Amino acid sequence: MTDTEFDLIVIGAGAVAENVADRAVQGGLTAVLIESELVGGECSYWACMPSKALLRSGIALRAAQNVGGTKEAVTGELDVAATLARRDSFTSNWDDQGQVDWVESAGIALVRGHGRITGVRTVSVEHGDGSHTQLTARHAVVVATGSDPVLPDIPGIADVQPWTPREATSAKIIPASLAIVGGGVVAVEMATAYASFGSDVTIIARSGLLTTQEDFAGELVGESLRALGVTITTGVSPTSASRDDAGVTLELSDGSSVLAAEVLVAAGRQPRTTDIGLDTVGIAVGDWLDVDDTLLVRADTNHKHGWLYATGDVNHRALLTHQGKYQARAAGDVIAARAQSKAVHDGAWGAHAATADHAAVPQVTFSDPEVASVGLTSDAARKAGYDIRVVDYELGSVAGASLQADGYKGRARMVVDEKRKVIVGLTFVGQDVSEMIHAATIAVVGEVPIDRLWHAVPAYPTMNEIWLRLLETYGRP
Ligand SMILES: Cc1cc2nc3c(=O)[nH]c(=O)nc-3n(C[C@H](O)[C@H](O)[C@H](O)COP(=O)(O)OP(=O)(O)OC[C@H]3O[C@@H](n4cnc5c(N)ncnc54)[C@H](O)[C@@H]3O)c2cc1C
Ligand SMILES: NC(=O)c1ccc[n+]([C@@H]2O[C@H](COP(=O)([O-])OP(=O)(O)OC[C@H]3O[C@@H](n4cnc5c(N)ncnc54)[C@H](O)[C@@H]3O)[C@@H](O)[C@H]2O)c1
Repeated sequence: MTDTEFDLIVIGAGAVAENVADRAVQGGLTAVLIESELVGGECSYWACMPSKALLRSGIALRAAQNVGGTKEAVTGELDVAATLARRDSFTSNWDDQGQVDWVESAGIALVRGHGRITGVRTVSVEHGDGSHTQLTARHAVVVATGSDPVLPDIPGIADVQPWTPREATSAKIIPASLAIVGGGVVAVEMATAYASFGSDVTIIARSGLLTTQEDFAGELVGESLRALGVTITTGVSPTSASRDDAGVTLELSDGSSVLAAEVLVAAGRQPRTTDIGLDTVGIAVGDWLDVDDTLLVRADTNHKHGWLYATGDVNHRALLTHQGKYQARAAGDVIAARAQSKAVHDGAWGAHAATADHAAVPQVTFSDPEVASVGLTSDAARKAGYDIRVVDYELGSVAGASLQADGYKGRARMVVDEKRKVIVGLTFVGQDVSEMIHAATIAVVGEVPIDRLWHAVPAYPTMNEIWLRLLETYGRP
């Protein structure tokens, strides 16, 4: 690479960074990505894709076992080696050449190494051999460095070399037993996958499972994890960790202990902002980067013309690939618009504003049953001051669901803002609900009035008839 001056410099080349650069280039700018590990980032190699590949085979097998006529034909066990091989194909065996080729084809430059801001619109890249490349941005720098796992303050935990989500998603050998610290999305998904592989799994969740979702999500997922053989301990925390030949022992706050071959820590994330030179521009090191709706870093108040943006996990708005990529589209476009003095549409729901981050984030937990939600839970809506009505319905009572699986078990909750008569939140729990959430996202983003939703007729007999049942339960206004 000979150029050292670009319109846009993006630090990081994860899924989110790639999208920012792509939009800016499509908008007529030049852009460079800086990457210290694999182009494609966490999602491609150690998060979304490998974790979903690990889960899919077991979920498909159990789905087949839940249909009369098919279950008689499916009599074998899960092929763990084939499942791991399929996972490896999704990560291209942790080789990023395919993504590098895409970056090149999109007209984006790539510099490998560790990027650090050195001043306003300047970035230094440290290469593996200790040499440096100095880059200058004519218009903007985007921090898209993602997040790292948190290691909780448990005496001895670092010494036992616990698994992080990276080891859990890239493992080549399935441990006979696995203790999981945490009760969030990673804990639940990895417990589902490893229990399917025959590992003896124990979850240690101090405050329960999936506590940021509606209560019934954690309850239904917990029930089915127990049926898969998972032990779930709630209300207790590990007080110490040690390893010997037998494996890792976690002492728990209730005086009991858990012995497992490996321990996975799934206790949330922290921002990758400790070593990216933020101090050189007067911004606190090690914090999440708070941004406005055009993804401009708010702490960068020293400079009249904003140049520093943050997208994806590092801004802590929603730690999800699709939401980070949504921010990336807004950021790439607004950077191009500002650079070319074109109109900026940064009002609510404008093309350059990531408004959905506040009110309409969809998320799927790929457990078995799945949890798919969008917008606010009933608790969050009440806390936000909405006057709400909550409508629940058993998904298993819908004809389409009873055809999907014998004895289908699931639930839906619709949260209606009574003032505006629009849905502000929807949660589905059940087999295959992940493919149903987008209709709810459209209803929430579009603020579709309840009386108009009556005219959106779900096909019979599909699981989407849950919409009709929820509306009937709510009553026609
Ligand atoms: C186990 C697991 C499963 C998940 N599953 C899902 C899922 O199913 N769906 C979903 O939507 N989300 C999922 N997530 C969340 C998702 O992985 C993240 O939200 C997403 O990866 C964030 O993307 P990002 O581009 O912001 O960061 P990252 O993907 O972390 O990319 C940041 C990139 O920046 C690079 N970098 C960092 N610092 C520097 C530096 N100083 N110089 C150069 N390069 C640097 C890193 O090497 C990395 O490649 C999952 C997370 C985990 C842990
Ligand atoms: N399917 C998906 O979309 C998907 C899948 C996996 C991860 N993710 C994303 O990745 C992020 C990280 O996932 P995660 O599961 O690590 O975090 P999380 O925030 O979902 O859950 C963290 C869990 O760890 C527990 N915990 C925190 N500190 C602890 C401590 N000191 N001791 C014991 N327990 C502790 C919390 O109570 C909570 O149960 C999530 O925010 C999620 O958005 C998404």
